[in-house]
Amino acid sequence: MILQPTKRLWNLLKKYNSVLKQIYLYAFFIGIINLTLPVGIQAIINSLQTGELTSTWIVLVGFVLVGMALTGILQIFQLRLVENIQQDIFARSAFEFAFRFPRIAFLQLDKVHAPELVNRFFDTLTIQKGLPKILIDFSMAIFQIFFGLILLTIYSSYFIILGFILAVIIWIIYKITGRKGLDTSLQESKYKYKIAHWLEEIARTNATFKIFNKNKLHLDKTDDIVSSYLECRQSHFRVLLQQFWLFIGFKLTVAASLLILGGILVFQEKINLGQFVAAEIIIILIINSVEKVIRVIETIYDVLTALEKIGYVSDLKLDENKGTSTINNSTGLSVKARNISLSFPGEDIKVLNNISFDIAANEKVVLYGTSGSGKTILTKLISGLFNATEGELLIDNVPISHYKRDDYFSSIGVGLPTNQLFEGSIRDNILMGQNLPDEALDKTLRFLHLDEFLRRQSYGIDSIIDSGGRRLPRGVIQKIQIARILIHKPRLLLLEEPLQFIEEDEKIRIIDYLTSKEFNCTVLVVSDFNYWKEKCERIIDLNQIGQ
Ligand SMILES: Nc1ncnc2c1ncn2[C@@H]1O[C@H](COP(=O)(O)OP(=O)(O)OP(=O)(O)O)[C@@H](O)[C@H]1O
Repeated sequence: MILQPTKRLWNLLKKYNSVLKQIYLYAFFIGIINLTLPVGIQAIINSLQTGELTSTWIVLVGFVLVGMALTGILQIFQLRLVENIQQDIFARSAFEFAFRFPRIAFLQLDKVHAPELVNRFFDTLTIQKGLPKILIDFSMAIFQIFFGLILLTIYSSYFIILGFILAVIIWIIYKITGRKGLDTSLQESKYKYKIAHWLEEIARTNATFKIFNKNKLHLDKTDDIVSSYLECRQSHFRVLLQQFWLFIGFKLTVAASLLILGGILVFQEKINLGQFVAAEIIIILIINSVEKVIRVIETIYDVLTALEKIGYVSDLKLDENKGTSTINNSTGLSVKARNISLSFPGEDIKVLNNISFDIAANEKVVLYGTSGSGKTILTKLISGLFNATEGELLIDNVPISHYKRDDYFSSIGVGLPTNQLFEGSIRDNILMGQNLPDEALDKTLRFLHLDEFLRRQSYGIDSIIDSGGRRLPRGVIQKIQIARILIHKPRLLLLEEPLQFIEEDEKIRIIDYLTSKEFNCTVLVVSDFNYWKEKCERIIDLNQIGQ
């Protein structure tokens, strides 16, 4: 379900309902207590007009100062409460991203670059920074205007009509420009992310842009995106400017009407000089509050836009984890494909067309096919990353969708051709949080001859590697990924060119083990290395089983 940005803001604020009530209660009292200033000063002027410095005068001065101190204290309370909300929003957002990314349904990310989506996390800070302005400044300003007008009506009922007219003018300004401001802000933000993504692409492939620097493609494309960004920013600024003009007009109307009305009332002797000065102070308070409201509007747009951007990630569907069947973990899993076809969302072409085959439990099979025949897609399909559009995939004679996803994932081992190492210790990269006795880990490390490599590292298995294992030999990267898979004792192993960069004699030793009867696991491997074909029991040729 796609939510409106304002609805998103509402949903966010709802989570902090009780804290918000306190913040508004404080704003309410601040609004009232602030009136001690005009009322106190009115009384001070009246007392001074008697021509003597009496004790009443001292009490009145005290009254005004206590009022000021109280509003200050209440504002500090408000700041504390908003700070709690800000901290909470940051933590929630971080966990929401960390929780969702591994669970987002694979095809939801088919046409987007997942790391780029993470840039949206930084909009959490926009929300964080915007909240004090929206919750404190905005609410206080509104209460101030409200109570100011009420107090003015005590001086004269004409001020009620004035207050009403002003409220209508604000509503009209909001109606005319509100939506437009949000739309232009969203457009501006779209290009903001586009430029960040493009800069990340340049950084990722920096060696390419260093060598092919002559035609300045990186600058030309940056120029295109920045120009679009500036255009959108300009349109957004035009809306803000339009609102600003309207509000300046509004402010002048407020000032003129209130001042003129106040003056007339003094001349008609309906209010005295003290009341007039008090009314003027209230008018200044109201005008300042209107100014604050104007300034908060840009922040409101920023926060709504940020919520919309983050909302895109929270709207992405997660994997369903509803199955009830349990996996038999005592032996390898059998795989049966029955007339499987697959086309990607929004595309007519079938990348897999009517595929059927059987792989028995513990069988070791090579998946063969020409480039583009669908080997990777089929491997991903069997690994449960997404579902076939037609046909049925049975794992141990049970449709794959009947298994709880998490159970299924913990029973398989998948070696994708993409590098799946993350920044962290080698231990974390292998164990992925699993608690395993050191002996079991050592055995796997020795088998893969990773122990020799680790002995040369300053911190052994606790050495930290870069994202993607950037500074590691490619053979070591592959060994770490294989270690990760083997340690988790899979019952179905799906591999794509898993040993490409490992030296031949080691490769042969690993293949001997993975294809042996002793390895209690079904194996499906995509590889051009002939030894796999020699050792596996069967070859499934995708060009022959599909249509
Ligand atoms: N995410 C995707 N969205 C749309 N089409 C895709 C997607 N991934 C792959 N394809 C298409 O599916 C077809 C099969 O791709 P796949 O990567 O499985 O081929 P392959 O047999 O593994 O090729 P190679 O051996 O060259 O890696 C190709 O035509 C490819 O363009």
